[in-house]
Amino acid sequence: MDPLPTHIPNWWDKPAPVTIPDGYADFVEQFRTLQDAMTAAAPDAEQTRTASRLVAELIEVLKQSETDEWSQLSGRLPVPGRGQTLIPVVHINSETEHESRGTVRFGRQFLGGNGAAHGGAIPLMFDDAFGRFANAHGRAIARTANLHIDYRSVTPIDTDLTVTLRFDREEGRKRYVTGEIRDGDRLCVEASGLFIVLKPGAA
Ligand SMILES: CCCCCCCC(=O)SCCNC(=O)CCNC(=O)[C@H](O)C(C)(C)COP(=O)(O)OP(=O)(O)OC[C@H]1O[C@@H](n2cnc3c(N)ncnc32)[C@H](O)[C@@H]1OP(=O)(O)O
Repeated sequence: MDPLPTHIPNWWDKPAPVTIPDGYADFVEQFRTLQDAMTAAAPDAEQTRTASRLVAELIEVLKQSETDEWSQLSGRLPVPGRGQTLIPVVHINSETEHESRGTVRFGRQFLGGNGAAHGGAIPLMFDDAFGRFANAHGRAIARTANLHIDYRSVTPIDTDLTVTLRFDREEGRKRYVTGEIRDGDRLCVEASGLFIVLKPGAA
């Protein structure tokens, strides 16, 4: 079981919703599985019609509870992945103020080609993981100013990979973070990011 993050930052200090309906976290997992299944499928005409009808029904059900940003559940749950179904989920195994270690598995939906994760999915993962970490441990809210990615070797999908994030240093309002993804000992990605603490009143 993953430890829950110590602090879920919310821009503008709005509180995260605390009431999570029974089964919602399972639904989020199902939704991710749906995206993987969609990517992996080559349905015939009848299967396409059936799937399309079921998705249309699903959209209708979800639209019944459409709400504003501050009341939605997606992206705001205190669980790995925050209930955000677009972003690869980083499971944290250990974390201090200075270093965070965990794992990530890029599902089939993140396929770029020939078994490798899409080059855009990797910065998406780092922006979210760095963003959470740079704002954790009671630190004031900061936004991503820049993000640099070096693709050192192919990042495979459907493989448990290790992720390390480091809080390198803080200079005034500037926070510097670095990170990497490894497949076993093999270095796949190196990343660095600059986060800037927001000026008072800035959004
Ligand atoms: C719960 C998990 C949530 C995960 C969320 C993930 C995080 C995100 O994705 S945030 C969304 C993406 N980021 C954004 O939309 C940010 C858009 N940009 C901005 O809002 C602003 O440009 C912002 C806040 C980054 C900086 O603006 P501002 O506060 O006015 O900074 P400013 O006063 O000009 O500069 C401060 C310092 O940073 C430096 N700086 C600013 N931007 C950059 C940059 N892109 N690159 C390098 N240095 C920069 C400046 O040179 C200055 O340095 P110094 O103090 O040495 O002179």
